[in-house]
Amino acid sequence: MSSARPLTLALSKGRIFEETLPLLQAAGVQVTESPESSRKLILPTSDPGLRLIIVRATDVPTYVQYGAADLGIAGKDVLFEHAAQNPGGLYQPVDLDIARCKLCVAVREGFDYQAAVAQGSRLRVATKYVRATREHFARKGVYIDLIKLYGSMELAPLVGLADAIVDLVSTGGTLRANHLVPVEDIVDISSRLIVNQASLKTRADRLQPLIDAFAQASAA
Ligand SMILES: Nc1ncnc2c1ncn2[C@@H]1O[C@H](COP(=O)(O)OP(=O)(O)OP(=O)(O)O)[C@@H](O)[C@H]1O
Ligand SMILES: O=P(O)(O)OC[C@H]1O[C@H](OP(=O)(O)OP(=O)(O)O)[C@H](O)[C@@H]1O
Repeated sequence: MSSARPLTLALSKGRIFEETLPLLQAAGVQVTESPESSRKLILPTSDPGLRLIIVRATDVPTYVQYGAADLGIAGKDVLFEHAAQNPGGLYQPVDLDIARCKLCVAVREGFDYQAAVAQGSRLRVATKYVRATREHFARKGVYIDLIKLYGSMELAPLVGLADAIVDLVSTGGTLRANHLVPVEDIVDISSRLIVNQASLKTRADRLQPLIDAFAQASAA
């Protein structure tokens, strides 16, 4: 690849894009177009040596792992699930402390989760976080039937698909709106900068200052 190619940063639109803008700004980089209004998937920045690509949150590690992006920003939830299929592929130099939330177990109001666990009942758990869920319940010694979903997990206990869900919780508003309650915290989540290993070796002169700028901006 030509060294004239701009560095490529993979982001998902929505909260990660919005929360990354101030970090880029602190690093002296302006982004003038929004992926929501422009619908563009490749966005220029004020730095001709840096462009953004807009991909699904769960696809960010894949773009970085294969070198289609030199770096990216992804939640620990996404990185943990990605690593289950692709161990050891990504360098994670900076916890940016953005998009903070928790991975939690939640159940319908009135469902006695502690009693179900104490009785040794086999639980049906719906989630898109397969690895984190399996590891959590294995640690607790609780047998589960895991039902893989791709979104709207909150619905599953309401319509009898599952006894419990494992999902991200921030304000708790989504759980409350659906008459669910959190019963266990699994892990704190925030987003990390991830870097392609080969890019780090071959493009360190361009990449390292950007990594340092992200580290500085997130620590400020
Ligand atoms: N309510 C929330 N508050 C704070 N951070 C969150 C919240 N929900 C998710 N996140 C974090 O932001 C990341 C991106 O979430 P986002 O909702 O943009 O994508 P997604 O819908 O989970 O992913 P995909 O589009 O691939 O299905 C998540 O991986 C998680 O780390
Ligand atoms: O505790 P809260 O503040 O209500 O946040 C929790 C919600 O946030 C996330 O969904 P998001 O808003 O990203 O929607 P989506 O993942 O379904 O697109 C997550 O999947 C929860 O549904």
